[in-house]
Amino acid sequence: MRSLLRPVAALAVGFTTTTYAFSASTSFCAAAPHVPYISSKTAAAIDVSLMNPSASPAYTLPQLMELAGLTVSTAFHKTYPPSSHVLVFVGPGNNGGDGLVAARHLKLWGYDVTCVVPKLKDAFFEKLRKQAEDCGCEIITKEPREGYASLLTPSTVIIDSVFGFSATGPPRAPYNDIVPFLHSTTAPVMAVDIPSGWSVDSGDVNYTNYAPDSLISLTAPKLGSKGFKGRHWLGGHFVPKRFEAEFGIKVDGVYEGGEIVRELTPGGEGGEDVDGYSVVYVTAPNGDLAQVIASELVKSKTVACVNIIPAVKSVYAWKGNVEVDDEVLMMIKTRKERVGDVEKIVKKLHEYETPEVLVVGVEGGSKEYLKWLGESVDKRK
Ligand SMILES: NC(=O)C1=CN([C@@H]2O[C@H](COP(=O)(O)OP(=O)(O)OC[C@H]3O[C@@H](n4cnc5c(N)ncnc54)[C@H](O)[C@@H]3O)[C@@H](O)[C@H]2O)[C@@H](O)CC1
Ligand SMILES: [K+]
Repeated sequence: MRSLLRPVAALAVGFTTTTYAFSASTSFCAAAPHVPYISSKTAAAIDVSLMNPSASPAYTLPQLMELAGLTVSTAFHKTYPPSSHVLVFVGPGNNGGDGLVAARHLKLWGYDVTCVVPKLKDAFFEKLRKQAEDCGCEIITKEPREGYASLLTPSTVIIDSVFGFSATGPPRAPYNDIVPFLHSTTAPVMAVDIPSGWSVDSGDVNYTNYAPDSLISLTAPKLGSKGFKGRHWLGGHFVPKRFEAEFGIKVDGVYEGGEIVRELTPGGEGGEDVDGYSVVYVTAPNGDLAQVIASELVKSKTVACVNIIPAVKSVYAWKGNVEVDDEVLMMIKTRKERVGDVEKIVKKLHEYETPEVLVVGVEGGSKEYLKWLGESVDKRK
């Protein structure tokens, strides 16, 4: 049988992960850059530099907030369907301003939007509120008699734009009602820059157990979000590349193909990233042999699962002829780091001299499935 001599096909479609790997959801073409986390002090210094009137880019506050708010709404749109009701909690600083801008964009994209705006800093913020209202966002200025929970519908997703990188200490009124509500609600939350109530530098040190469903980090992820387990987006395409050298952040190569956000850790608990998983295709001459190989792979915890697809017909070129074989196809799911071990076991048990081993990267998957996949495969020793 000529397939005995079929050359090994070992093509890795994904790319090597770096210290901090991105989701491959946008592209498999470029190597994933490492994205460092920054302190609240660095975040504040970046803010000052972005708006320094005597040095480029010399953004004005309204310009920067528009960019940040559009970034927030883009991350939201990539995470939640337009059928969602969006409930935005607006804080007293620029984090709140980002929320108001995002509310306007989301309304324009067809979301049903309610903003809770207990306080406004100045005329500029008042203008942001009015723009959101004029677009059709509902504005609420104080807690309803029945509590904030009465604003929730089955489709509500909350945007937490209460506190950003400048907040310190326990929340003061009127946010001392809002922040505990955020910490206790079961509705999904997207946090802007940092979950409100977390330390910007150290995370959930107050044991609030507040775990938003998703996070959009602006310019660079903050140190406190290192342990964040939900979907984590980064947005800061508007930051000049020279800031990489000045502040140790990463901008170049992060935003590809017209995108203004990039997903960081799409995995579930443990921060597993999808770049860490592969699917391996192996053909076999019959189901019995495929089952022997599959059982060994699963039993040794080298892989999580093998689907054996019966009765595939393989048509391939061989020495100038078109060959046709009846085979079965194994679809093997494992950690990327175990692909070499998969190949060893396949070669040990296979009848073919050079069996097909074709590796493709995993582009995405449900949080729960990826978690199970990670738990079912031993890490490489
Ligand atoms: N890094 C950057 O360059 C950018 C930052 N942006 C946003 O700006 C945010 C930072 O904005 P701000 O510096 O205005 O800071 P915050 O949005 O964190 O808000 C600070 C405000 O909260 C009040 N506050 C602080 N602690 C409080 C407490 N415990 N209880 C009640 N009130 C409290 C302060 O008096 C101040 O009015 C970021 O998190 C991000 O969302 C973006 O708009 C644009 C880019
Ligand atoms: K926040």
